Amino acid sequence: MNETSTRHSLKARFIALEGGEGVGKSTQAKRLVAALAERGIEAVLTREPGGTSGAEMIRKLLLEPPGTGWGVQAEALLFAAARSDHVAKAIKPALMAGKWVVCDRFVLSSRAYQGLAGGLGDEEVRTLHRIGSGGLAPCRTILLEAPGDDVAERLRMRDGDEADAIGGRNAKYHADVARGFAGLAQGDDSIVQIDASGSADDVHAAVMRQVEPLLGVET
Ligand SMILES: Nc1ncnc2c1ncn2[C@@H]1O[C@H](COP(=O)(O)OP(=O)(O)OP(=O)(O)O)[C@@H](O)[C@H]1O
Ligand SMILES: Cc1cn([C@H]2C[C@H](O)[C@@H](COP(=O)(O)O)O2)c(=O)[nH]c1=O
Repeated sequence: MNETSTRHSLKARFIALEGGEGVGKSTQAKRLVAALAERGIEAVLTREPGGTSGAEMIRKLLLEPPGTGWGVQAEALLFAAARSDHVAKAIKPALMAGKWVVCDRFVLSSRAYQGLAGGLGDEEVRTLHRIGSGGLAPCRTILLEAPGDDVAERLRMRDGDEADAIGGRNAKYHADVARGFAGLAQGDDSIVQIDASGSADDVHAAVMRQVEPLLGVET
């Protein structure tokens, strides 16, 4: 099964919110689900790593790793394992039931963090995704982008000095992640880039401009 053939053809839609740390993904994912509910569309809000009890356990292993932490291969395998469980037990069943799924991060995060910034390689990450999750692809990936300084201030307000094992990596790693996301968006028309430096209301309006064409349209 290739990635195109695994794009579901029912009215249900699978939308991923992506981007670097603190760019506003969770805020916008919640607002999107609420906006869909106002239009009478039931959407499941979920996140990665996580979304099932097993994947949430793997999330803890990844973000609070034991000892000296994981190498990039083990890290990528753990993300792929969490995603495999999440896709099989939560995302696919919801889509099959005709619900929309709004996911806070999906495979584009693995491609940017482990594949590009981590140096594992994009093809390797895509292969893990094919093995783990049949290459399931969102029908739209919304990539939120904002300057590092704006985001650092938001994160300081939200988390103070606290950061998890991946969020706490150095500035170069996170700059590579941001460059990685931007590069992956080029030439992939399922990914839309949105400037997330404005107010949450402005960003939500930009998200809805991308989602509205999907309402009621069958592919
Ligand atoms: N457009 C915005 N302008 C200013 N602050 C914002 C905006 N969007 C979100 N925030 C605030 O910035 C912080 C980070 O937002 P949020 O948690 O939605 O980001 P995230 O991308 O999901 O973060 P993470 O990568 O850590 O999961 C929160 O305190 C949130 O209230
Ligand atoms: C799905 C996914 C996530 N990550 C990283 C990105 C963040 O540092 C954490 C998740 O924390 P958040 O507060 O929920 O954003 O995990 C990654 O490196 N690779 C992935 O595939």
